[in-house]
Amino acid sequence: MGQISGEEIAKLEKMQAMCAREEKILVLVRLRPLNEKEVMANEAADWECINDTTILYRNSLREGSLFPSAYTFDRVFRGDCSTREVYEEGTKQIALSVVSGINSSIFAYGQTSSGKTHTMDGITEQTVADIFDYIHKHEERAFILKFSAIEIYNEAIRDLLSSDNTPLRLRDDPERGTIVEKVTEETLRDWNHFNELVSICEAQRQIGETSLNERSSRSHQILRLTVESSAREFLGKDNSTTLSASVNFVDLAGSERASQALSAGTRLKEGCHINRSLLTLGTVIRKLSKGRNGHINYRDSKLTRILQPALGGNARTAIICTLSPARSHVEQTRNTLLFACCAKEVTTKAHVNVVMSDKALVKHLQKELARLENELRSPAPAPSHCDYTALLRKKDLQIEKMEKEIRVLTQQRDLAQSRVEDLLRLVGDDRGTRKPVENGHHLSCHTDEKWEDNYSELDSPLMVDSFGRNAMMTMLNTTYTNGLREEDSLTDDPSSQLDETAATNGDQGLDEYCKDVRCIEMEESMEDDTLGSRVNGDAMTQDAISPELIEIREGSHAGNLSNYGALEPRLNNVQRTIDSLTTHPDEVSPESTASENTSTHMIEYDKGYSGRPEGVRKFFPLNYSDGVPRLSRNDSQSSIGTTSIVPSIGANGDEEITSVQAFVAGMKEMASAYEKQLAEKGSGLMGVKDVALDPMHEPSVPSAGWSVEFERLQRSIIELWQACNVPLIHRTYFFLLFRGDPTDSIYMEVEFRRLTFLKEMLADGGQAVVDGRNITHISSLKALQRERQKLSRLMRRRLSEETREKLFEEWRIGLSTKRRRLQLANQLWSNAEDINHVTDSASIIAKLVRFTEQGRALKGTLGLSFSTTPPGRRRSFGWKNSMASLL
Ligand SMILES: Nc1ncnc2c1ncn2[C@@H]1O[C@H](COP(=O)(O)OP(=O)(O)OP(=O)(O)O)[C@@H](O)[C@H]1O
Repeated sequence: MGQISGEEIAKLEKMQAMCAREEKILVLVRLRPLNEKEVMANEAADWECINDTTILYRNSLREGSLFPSAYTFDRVFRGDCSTREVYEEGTKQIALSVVSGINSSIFAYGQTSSGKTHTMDGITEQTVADIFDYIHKHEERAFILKFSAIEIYNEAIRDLLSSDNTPLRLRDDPERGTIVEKVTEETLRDWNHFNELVSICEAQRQIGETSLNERSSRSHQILRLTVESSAREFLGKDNSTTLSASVNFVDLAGSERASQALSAGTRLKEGCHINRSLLTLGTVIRKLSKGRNGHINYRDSKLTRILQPALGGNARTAIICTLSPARSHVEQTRNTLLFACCAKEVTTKAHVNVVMSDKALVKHLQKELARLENELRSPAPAPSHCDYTALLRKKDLQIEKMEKEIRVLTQQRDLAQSRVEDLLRLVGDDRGTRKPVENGHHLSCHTDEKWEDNYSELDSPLMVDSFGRNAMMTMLNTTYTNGLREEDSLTDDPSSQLDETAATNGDQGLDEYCKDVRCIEMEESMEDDTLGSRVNGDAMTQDAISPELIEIREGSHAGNLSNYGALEPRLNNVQRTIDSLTTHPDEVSPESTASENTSTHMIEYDKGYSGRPEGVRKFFPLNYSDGVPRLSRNDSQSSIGTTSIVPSIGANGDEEITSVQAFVAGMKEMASAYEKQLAEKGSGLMGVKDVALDPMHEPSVPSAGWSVEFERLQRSIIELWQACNVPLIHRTYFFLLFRGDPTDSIYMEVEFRRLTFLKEMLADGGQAVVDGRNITHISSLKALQRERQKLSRLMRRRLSEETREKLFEEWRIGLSTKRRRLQLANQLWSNAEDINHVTDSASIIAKLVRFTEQGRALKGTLGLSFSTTPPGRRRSFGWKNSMASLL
């Protein structure tokens, strides 16, 4: 049992005087040793505490440098450190603040079996022992200790000190904040009494067996000790005051993904709720780590409601993140560290909680009243001449500052205006200076000579980008020259003019223009939440369009945006024009017909469009009439589950190639389902498996870290495609469409999770049901082989002999060998580790299926951008219905 030294008591008493001091949450990391199971499985320990504050991932070479390998915290504890050390060197100071009237909270966060309960049991015991010791040494004060214990299990609160299982309710008290109604509060008599109560809690807590922990705590447990103390000499007197504060000991349930630790049924249901609470906890911590701006969603879970003061309020807080060193848990360990990193940035503002007796309070108020009355009777003296001078100087400075700001803003506005004007002029000029297409190839600004002749449509991201941007410019231009039909405002071959524009201005110039346009779009999208519910108008009139453009031209984005509803069908037409024009007349493919059909189809859906998920901008919305995106029978083939598992090419050749439109619609469908599920979150409808996977990841981070995260995700996805035998066309579309734009983050994550789940399902001879079909590893492999055969047939039809031979040479296929096309098809996407190989494979398949930049353009215009969705709402990807059927 720990003894408190005189010095520590002095420190604690000093803290008593501390008033509302801001401090960061203390973040500790505890690495446990490999457990028996892990040792038996010959697991490597990949994490090491290299000093008192840094933990290092020792295996970073294996994964390249995509992840940070060293993480620094207030304190890290090696596997051989005892809980006593964690307490003494970590949490003690914070936990014992409670005796000085300061609230405190100690959390344990980590995946199942990482040592949360092991740690919290010890910390709780030692804190309470030290509190008893403190009381013993401070006889001049009278103490009352009250103990309560609850668990949150499947989002229901249970009293652990009562045999009654009726869930407890939360109530908002104007003075005390959120309180648990009718919770049992035992007044502690002594140490033995405390031990007795803890044993009752242990016996009552929900324990279950998971694959990783035989005695896994399936609930969040909060033990609360309230310490009240008053100076004995004032007891019962008018001026007596009481210090009152609580310390929370929070043993969270495992933060792992449900599929990793649980199997089915009860455990799975638990997983959903556990993770839902943790999801909110993660979101709250992440938001708080970025400052206190905006709404913090404490109320989204019972856990965060109860712990609100500990998370950025009136409390001192320490979080112990527990880790397993085993290689097999590396992903979860990283997630825990990510949580810890965010938690490091969160500040709380604890103050001493003084409770006055009623009499003392009345006296205090009377005094205050007298002071105020006094002030009123004799107002402060008028400012002297000297004060006026100082005041004037201050105002002058303010005016000067504001004038400066006005100058800067005016400059910015002029710049934006001239850019938009340039942009409009450029597009206008280009209409007159277009060049014909040569040999069906566009003049592109890509640099890879190898592909110059044959693959100009798709191989260079630069090219794809410039098209996308130009498409946007075209739309803008079309809108501006509203007297013309879109077809009139474009030429026979917009791609050549667009590419020329890119070449003339350089990519950077375009970047600048597009940034402006995108910025305008984003702001409008954010400001106009009711966009989706607008009625779609007919062809726009001059009056309807001009004000919008005048706003854009003037750099003003805050105006009336009601014209966007009417813009949608017009943009729809523009897209059709782009689609038809980007396909060379000689190259009219079955897909291009399909593409037109799809476009028409989408216009039909447009009519039924009844709204959009909040903050989502889209030009071609799908039907959300019942909240679930519906696609036609044909389109449903493109739904992600089907597209990725079922071969994309039918027996008759290329007729059944999944069109890029269908693919995009599928992505959209899935993201919409995800949005819907988020919307339902509040009503508790979380019929999903991994509800809170990695709650600390933020898919929407368009920050500097995104490019690194994108590369990591892309790499993982490519590996998963390989592991799950995902059709090559699906891989190709995805690879070419999602190139690292911040708005891609949600799709990258959805794809990653979908595949991770699928991989788990298919492992060890398992099967997955996707859109009603049973998929096994073998069946997907066979389908993949059939797809390769079809691709090899397409090579004969769609590539000239010269091109084929060039490819055989490049892919080292002997020109005299047999079945060369099949050899090449078999090589495509066969090496997930070589990004050049992946890029080349995607280029060839794109050529075969005639994927052109239209796909890229579609991505933007079909509303695949979820970029304006608030980050906090982006979590917890829920499987679409077909995936739920796997559970
Ligand atoms: N630092 C440690 N040193 C030795 N053993 C440990 C350590 N941490 C945990 N263990 C042991 O590992 C096992 C699992 O630990 P514990 O139950 O505390 O994990 P947990 O994180 O609470 O898991 P769950 O979330 O499933 O409840 C226990 O047998 C515990 O004694």
